[in-house]
Amino acid sequence: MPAQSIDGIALSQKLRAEIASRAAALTAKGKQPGLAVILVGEDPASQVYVRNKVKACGDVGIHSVLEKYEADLTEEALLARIAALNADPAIHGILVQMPLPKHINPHKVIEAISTAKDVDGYSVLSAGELMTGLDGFRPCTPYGCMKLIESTGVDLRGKHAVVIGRSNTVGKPMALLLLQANATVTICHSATPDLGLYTRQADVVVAAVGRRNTLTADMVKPDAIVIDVGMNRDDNGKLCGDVDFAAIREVAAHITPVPGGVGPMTITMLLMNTIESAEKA
Ligand SMILES: Nc1nc2c(c(=O)[nH]1)N[C@@H](CN(C=O)c1ccc(C(=O)N[C@@H](CCC(=O)O)C(=O)O)cc1)CN2
Repeated sequence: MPAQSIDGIALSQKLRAEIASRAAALTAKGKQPGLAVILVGEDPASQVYVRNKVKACGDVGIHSVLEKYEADLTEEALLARIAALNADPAIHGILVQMPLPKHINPHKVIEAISTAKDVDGYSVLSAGELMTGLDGFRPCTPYGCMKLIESTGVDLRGKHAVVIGRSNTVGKPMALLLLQANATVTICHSATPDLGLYTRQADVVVAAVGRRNTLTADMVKPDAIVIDVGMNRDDNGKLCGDVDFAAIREVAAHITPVPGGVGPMTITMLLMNTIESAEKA
């Protein structure tokens, strides 16, 4: 039987309905949640993502402020804007869309955001909170992947999870979240000599590489859960993930599609983090 496709759009709708009722409760108490979204430059994909974030805020009753700047904005000016937003009581979350133009140091920018408003969960302090199991904002993409896995009803305790990719924004936090859920975790990466050796043993595979067909059907254990974080283009320019969806579907128990899997959940978990921030303020 082909795998169940895990529907990120349907799960997002369900979670966004919960978020909307929490936002309404806060607004009724005179504390409407607020998110500042900063975009520097004209990257076409980033423009779509920020537009979708602002629209998603409107849909759930989160007040959003979109600040768009030319690509030649100085680092100093961006840091000054972040300082002002840190001090603004109507703003509970600050998001700087990545990537930034080359002349701006992303680490400096991320560290300038108050930890209490770091709804992207990208700062060193947020990473430390995740590492030590303290309350804090989880990076939106891995947080969304965990919700997608949770939606299958499979308990991760004692399961073997393999994460392919070791980025600070996806691979590493993903491994920590899986560990927190009591999975046995292996991280594979570009220097792993025989990827299939690890993935064939995995009950859960999370592919976050940025290269299509990284995971093929012969590399997947029957009944595994496969989460595809990749966003690539095939030879016809069509959006595709890191995994061979059609073939793996015949082997796995659950698999996320691209588009319609992890992507929409990234935005949903940003809304969730913003609500949590407003509730704590
Ligand atoms: N500050 C941040 N920058 C970036 C993040 C982030 O979480 N915070 N993540 C990515 C981009 N991103 C959100 O910002 C994002 C990417 C993709 C999707 C999405 O819904 N994708 C759709 C397909 C879209 C398409 O057709 O092109 C899907 O997978 O269904 C949402 C958000 C980098 N920057």
